[in-house]
Amino acid sequence: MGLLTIIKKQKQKDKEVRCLVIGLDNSGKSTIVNRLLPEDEREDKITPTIGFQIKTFTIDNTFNINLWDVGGQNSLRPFWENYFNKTDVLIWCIDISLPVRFNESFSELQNLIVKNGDRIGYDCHVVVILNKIDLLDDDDMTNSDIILNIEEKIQNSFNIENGDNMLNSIDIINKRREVDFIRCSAISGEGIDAIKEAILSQISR
Ligand SMILES: Nc1nc2c(ncn2[C@@H]2O[C@H](COP(=O)(O)OP(=O)(O)OP(=O)(O)O)[C@@H](O)[C@H]2O)c(=O)[nH]1
Ligand SMILES: [Mg+2]
Repeated sequence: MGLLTIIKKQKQKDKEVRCLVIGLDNSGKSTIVNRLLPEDEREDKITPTIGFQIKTFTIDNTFNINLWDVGGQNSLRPFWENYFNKTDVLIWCIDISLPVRFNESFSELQNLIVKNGDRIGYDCHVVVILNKIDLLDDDDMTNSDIILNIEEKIQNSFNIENGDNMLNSIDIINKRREVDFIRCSAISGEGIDAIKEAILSQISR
């Protein structure tokens, strides 16, 4: 049994999953986290996150999901690094209704991939949330093109094999390429169950 398998098995036994929720400011991270909590634990008002907050919810009465929600304002981004340790799932949040900020989001994500290339997608699974889907018009083909473009662009950035981060197992390289995309509205609740499933599937991989 490989080391990774042993670590995964231990996590299943511990029933603890650590998720790091990051992405640009105002993309809706805290609103998503709030929506993932049981109704009686939700806050009525979400304000911009200064620093970070940790929230926990349970799936299937079995798994404790710890969500590390870190503020996305420019001045806070250098600190994202500090929260990576022991992260099982990286949840990257994008405001899909705001194309003017897509490039900023890509470049921040690229920075993370470069700095943590030997971890992200390796022992840390990636879920990309395309949030605020409620603000897009369903019938508009341009919107579905925008979404497909984003998904393709992000997926491609994970497929690039950087010489420094080259891994020698085909199995591991394949794992690097698995990125889940979830279209979500933290306001309407669409996609929230899909986020829970994606988190859960991480520990059974
Ligand atoms: N329409 C719509 N608005 C949303 C959605 N998710 C969040 N918002 C709004 O977007 C704004 C920012 O949400 P936050 O959850 O504070 O964003 P954040 O990413 O945590 O921001 P920082 O903590 O500053 O990094 C708030 O006004 C939310 O109500 C969504 O799915 N749809
Ligand atoms: Mg926040």
